[in-house]
Amino acid sequence: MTTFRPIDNLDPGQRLLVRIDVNAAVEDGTVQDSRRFARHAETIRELLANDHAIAVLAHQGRPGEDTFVSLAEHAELLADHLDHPVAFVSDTCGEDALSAIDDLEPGDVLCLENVRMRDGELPEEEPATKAETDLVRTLAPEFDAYVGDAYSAAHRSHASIVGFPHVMDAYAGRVMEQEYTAITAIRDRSFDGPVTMVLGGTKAEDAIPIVEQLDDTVDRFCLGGVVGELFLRADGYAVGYDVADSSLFDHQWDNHRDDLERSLEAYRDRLYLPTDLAFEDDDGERVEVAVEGTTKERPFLDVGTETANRYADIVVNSAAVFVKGSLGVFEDERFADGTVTVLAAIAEADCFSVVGGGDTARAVERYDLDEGDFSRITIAGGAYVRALTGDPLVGVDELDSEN
Ligand SMILES: Nc1ncnc2c1ncn2[C@@H]1O[C@H](COP(=O)(O)OP(=O)(O)OP(=O)(O)O)[C@@H](O)[C@H]1O
Ligand SMILES: O=C(O)[C@H](O)COP(=O)(O)O
Repeated sequence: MTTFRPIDNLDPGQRLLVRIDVNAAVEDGTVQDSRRFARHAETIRELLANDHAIAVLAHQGRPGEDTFVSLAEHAELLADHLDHPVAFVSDTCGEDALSAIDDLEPGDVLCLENVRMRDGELPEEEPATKAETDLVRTLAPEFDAYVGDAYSAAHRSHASIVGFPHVMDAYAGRVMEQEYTAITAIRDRSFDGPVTMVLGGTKAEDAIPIVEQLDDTVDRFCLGGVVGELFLRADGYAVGYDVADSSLFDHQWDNHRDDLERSLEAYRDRLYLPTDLAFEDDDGERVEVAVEGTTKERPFLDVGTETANRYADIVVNSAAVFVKGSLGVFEDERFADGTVTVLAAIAEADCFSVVGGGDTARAVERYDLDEGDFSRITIAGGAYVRALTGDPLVGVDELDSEN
């Protein structure tokens, strides 16, 4: 059990470096708002009420990806949620950043540039090594304390997550505390009835360990999204192939084929695969087809109605339901049916429910579902999975005051 030092222990008026996670979807070049901004704004609001001067550190995307962009728009979104100005400097630890940090007064919030644009943040290394990076050596002396609020990035042994708390007075923000407490409670809980996991999204590397390591906890896995298609491919169906400019499937198949086939073989009785899928026809309409009738040339964007209804029946008859990843491309209304049908069934059901994944959690507000109808909407994706499967989170361990 981790013992955090809470932000209540901070004397007022400190200069704080606050690590948050507002890693966001970027659609048509625009950074999308999400629950992550709202939740971290709560931590920052509380810190502002105690007259601290705050520099915010965060990342967006990964080098080489389209979503690897500046945090300028994130600063604006954060300001909207805070209803308080958030200055932005397009530098992380160079002269411009240091000058802006120097100017910080109590009650100011400054957002530094995407920390992954800075050498030393990546790759994953030991905390002591990350503490030796220029990033940490330059910024740490500028602040009285570090506040770790980025639970959803706490599985990454990056400088901004583990390097600073290794050498600074470190506290856990409210999001860190709440997410840790909720997810630990989920993992340790037992249920009086069947437990179901709705497992979709794009990442086989997340899904496979869940199926294998939660086999004592989860009775039924309802698979969809890219993950569901890869399991269908492992089962011999003509789906789960890259088509046109897609690059979601083949490299994952090459890297995880053995694991997918092994999981399917070992857990077939608890794995529920789509029986129908939806695609976009030449007129831009949604069309559904049974998985037996598919061809490799077709990109699928959602599970079909038969599958969605079958999964909805399963969740309604569950004592607990965990969701990780969406069943389709819910960002496009034509392909949101699978995800929304199942989320709506969970919302109505009398069960303990957790919806996770930074992207997937956005479907709840986007389709006007009521957050209060779920036990917990977590803003974590990979960290949620790792915590559920019992893996330690390095960023949490570094904040443990007993370490
Ligand atoms: N068939 C599909 N083809 C392409 N993309 C899909 C498909 N099904 C689902 N997706 C995409 O999967 C995304 C959600 O899955 P992702 O793996 O990012 O999981 P997450 O758990 O929400 O987030 P994260 O782990 O990044 O916090 C959605 O944005 C959706 O568009
Ligand atoms: O969005 C997330 O899940 C976290 O910010 C981690 O992002 P990463 O997978 O790019 O490290």
